[in-house]
Amino acid sequence: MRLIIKDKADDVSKWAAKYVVKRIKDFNPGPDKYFVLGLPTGGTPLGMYKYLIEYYKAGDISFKYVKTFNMDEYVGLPRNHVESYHYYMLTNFFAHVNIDPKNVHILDGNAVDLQAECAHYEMLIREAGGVHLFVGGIGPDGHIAFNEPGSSLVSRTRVKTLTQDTLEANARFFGNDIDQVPKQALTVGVGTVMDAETVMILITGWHKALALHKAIEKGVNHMWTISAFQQHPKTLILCDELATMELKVKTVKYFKALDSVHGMLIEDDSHS
Ligand SMILES: N[C@@H]1[C@@H](O)[C@H](O)[C@@H](COP(=O)(O)O)O[C@@H]1O
Repeated sequence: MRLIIKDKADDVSKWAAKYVVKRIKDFNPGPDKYFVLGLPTGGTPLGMYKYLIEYYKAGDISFKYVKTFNMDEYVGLPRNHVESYHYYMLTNFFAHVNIDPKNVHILDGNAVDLQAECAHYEMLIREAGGVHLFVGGIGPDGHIAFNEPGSSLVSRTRVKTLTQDTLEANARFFGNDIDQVPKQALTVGVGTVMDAETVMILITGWHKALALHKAIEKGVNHMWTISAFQQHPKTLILCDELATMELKVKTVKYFKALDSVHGMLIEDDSHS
């Protein structure tokens, strides 16, 4: 695991976008060779999408041969609802880049048979050859996608009932009215994300500090599902200073000393 500590949330966003660009470019995708990218929603990745759009508009990256798989979607929220993840992805990213809509995959929270929808999603990921890079965020309770505390660490895509913590955290998107937050979601499983070649998790803000501590300084535990990635061969955790508040000083010092090594992961990129 690599812990990459940047000063501010905006630095995290820029680094994440540069890393995505570098991975796609290094892969050199084409009509017979698509780069498969897993994507999150939430407030944290908004800056990354903003930079990716900027780099696309500057002509530095193309999404023509990229397939995407989103992490999750609410159950029962109309697709055009402003808080649906379909709407989020379209307005914050897809509408601004050259991705072919047929290469975009987002779980359908309005499917008649939700379990069949989840099984189909797993099949689509397999058919695409697996995810090269899964970008994720976490909730303050350490959940990845919507894998709430207590989720199986080998779980696959499925229906999940949201915890009170998550309903409260997400009420801000629904006029601070917790009753408006959908109670269930479809989500990729922890195991689904674990299968990705590389996982990059973005964690910013002091309210995520305890989760980061549990993620990397404590044991693997299904009550903090992000901790499963201690057993992933290639996970990058990208955080800001605020999120390090609960870490040991020696953890922070060790990883900050690796800054130049981490810089090599995005080098050859022309942006500054
Ligand atoms: N299902 C999403 C997660 O995928 C996301 O990581 C989390 C954190 O969101 P934010 O970045 O807004 O804190 O929110 C939701 O629970």
